[in-house]
Amino acid sequence: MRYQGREVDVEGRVRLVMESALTARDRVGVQDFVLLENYNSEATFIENLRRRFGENLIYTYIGSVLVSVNPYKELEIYSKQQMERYRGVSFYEISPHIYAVSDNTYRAMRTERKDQCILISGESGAGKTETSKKILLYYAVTCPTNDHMATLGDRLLQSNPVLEAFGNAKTFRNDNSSRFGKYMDVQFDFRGAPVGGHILNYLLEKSRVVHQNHGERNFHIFYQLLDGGDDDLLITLDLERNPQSYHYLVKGNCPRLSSVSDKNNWKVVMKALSVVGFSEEEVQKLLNIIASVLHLGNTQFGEGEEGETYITTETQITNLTKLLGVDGSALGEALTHKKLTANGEEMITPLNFEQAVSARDALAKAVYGRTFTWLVEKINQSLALKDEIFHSGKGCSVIGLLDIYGFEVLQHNSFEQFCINYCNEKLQQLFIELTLRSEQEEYETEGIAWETVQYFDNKIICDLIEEKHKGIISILDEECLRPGETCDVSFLEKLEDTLGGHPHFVTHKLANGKTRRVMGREEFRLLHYAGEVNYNVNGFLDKNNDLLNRNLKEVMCQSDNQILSHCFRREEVIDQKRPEMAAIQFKNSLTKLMEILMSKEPSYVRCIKPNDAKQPGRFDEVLVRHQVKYLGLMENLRVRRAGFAYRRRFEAFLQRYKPLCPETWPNWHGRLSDGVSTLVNHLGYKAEEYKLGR
Ligand SMILES: Nc1ncnc2c1ncn2[C@@H]1O[C@H](COP(=O)(O)OP(=O)(O)OP(=O)(O)O)[C@@H](O)[C@H]1O
Repeated sequence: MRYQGREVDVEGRVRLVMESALTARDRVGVQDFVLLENYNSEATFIENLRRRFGENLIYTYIGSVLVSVNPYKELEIYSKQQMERYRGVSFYEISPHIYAVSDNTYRAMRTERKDQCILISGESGAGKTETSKKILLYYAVTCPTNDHMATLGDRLLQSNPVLEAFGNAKTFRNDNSSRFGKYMDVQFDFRGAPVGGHILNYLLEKSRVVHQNHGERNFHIFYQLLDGGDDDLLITLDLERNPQSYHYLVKGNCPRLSSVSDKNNWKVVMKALSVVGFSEEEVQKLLNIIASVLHLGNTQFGEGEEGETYITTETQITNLTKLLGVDGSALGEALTHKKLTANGEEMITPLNFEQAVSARDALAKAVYGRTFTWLVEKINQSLALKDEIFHSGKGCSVIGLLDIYGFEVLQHNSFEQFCINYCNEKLQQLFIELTLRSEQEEYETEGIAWETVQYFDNKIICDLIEEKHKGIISILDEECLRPGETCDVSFLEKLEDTLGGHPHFVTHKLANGKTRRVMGREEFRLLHYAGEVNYNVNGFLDKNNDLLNRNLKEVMCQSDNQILSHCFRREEVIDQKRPEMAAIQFKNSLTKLMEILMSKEPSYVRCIKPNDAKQPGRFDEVLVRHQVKYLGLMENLRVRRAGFAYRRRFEAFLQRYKPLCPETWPNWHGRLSDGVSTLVNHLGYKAEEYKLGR
């Protein structure tokens, strides 16, 4: 049924005559944006969000898409009773909730036997991770289980504190910000019980290990270890309790969190590690690595008279030798020298002071980053589907959860924001393809003529970024590999040469007067589907290269710490093949992610952050407007309203609206579709306002 303002009216009348499960409070504003009369007005949209938020109604639909506003306080809407309330209930008959989406997705998986996925997006602090945890908990509580599955449910839930300790940090925007993207599959058996899981991780923000902005922190695990580890443990790791003693922890000048107890979380994480299946020995090895990162940060260099670099903090090398399980003198040498092969001959050249510092930082980042990947692999082993289920032939279905960074526009956008925003372009592309596809399919199965909806296709921007040879990533790779002098500025010039004139790309040099005034000389601007973003090219080449000197790799792959020898493979050194660069790796992992998501039926949760102060009850309209724009919500609503926005099965429609017509009340005994016809005719709808499907 198309929505003309008066359907709102009909809804109102129905609500008067029908006994409804909704309380008066639930009805503040509209609970589905498609019901907005003035659906093209952004102001009306935001006003509806604001009014509902004021009543703690944080959830609102756009059709089947759930919009969620972070309440920044505990609401009593997540109890077991609430879960029961949503179980098996028709999506639209009850107030919007994340449990409705969870339940609907689960039922679709069970009845249609098709894999599902829930895509959660939003900017940092908008509530994505909390949402995904609530979905997992809903399944853990409401799905059938047996003892083995209860263990699996525990592991699934406990993998969260582990990943958060190692992959989350306090940032300016969020005290518990995920610094990596995450896709998690939950596998269900033929009875609908969760039987396995698998996690894919994306682009950990490794630079945080060695540097944090003012007011931010390093990854939680460092502080948890120092605050929560007992005295004996700290002695074994040669650590002092005070975070201020470690260079890698004082950069952000923010050692303590007011909202979180590192000590308590340490206990939670240690328990979670054991639930997930890490042995004591593995935990010890893991902590050795965490401690060694801190010792690396305290490894300092001096400069000799002839410009040679030497290590001034020998005790750190002693500690590192023990904790990393490597040869100390080889490590000392590798931190201050570089090994090159020229004309088949090996040459050792000394590093200058800056080079030694960056070699040390590169090692810290590589050690931490690879250990994080190992951690995810290890969690995956523990969540892996048991063989007997896998081979039972009865087939599993999957619900995937994507909790990934939303569109990011900072004051200074760098390589990381470029990757994040590229990911969002890909997700938008997926959204377009899947929405269009499912619309088309639905119209076909219902035998209703299909009307194409016009909206912006962002493929042109995806191509601009990822096209072979001509795209930004290819140009960046070429610049990293090209012999001769290359630098970030030469990369920018290459971009200008190749992409000048592209409607979605501009630089200071290429811009007209007005744009030029708001662009730096070292920036390029992309006109993303959601808006314009300027990127500063500084650091693009280094971050894309992500190089670790070969002799450091050699030292690490001889480590007797099994985690490290797993992470640094001998083949990497022997083959001497250049590993893939960061951007292309990210591109390939996104391509795989898109394939995974394409094969599933998607549901969407769009999270919004109401204010920057992380406070309850505050609704900052400017901030919300920005997110409504970057999440593409108005576009979403427009598409939804352009087709037949209100779709119900005959039976459900009759059940709900039969009191409005004497012929259908109290019961209709004929064919269901005839009953619906009678009802809509009685209400005076015109033929073009609705269609009857099959
Ligand atoms: N439904 C909710 N109820 C209560 N508090 C919430 C809810 N959702 C989010 N919060 C609060 O907001 C904080 C930030 O949420 P969350 O970590 O989920 O954001 P995010 O979108 O995952 O951010 P990032 O991208 O930085 O990881 C949480 O730590 C919690 O305090």
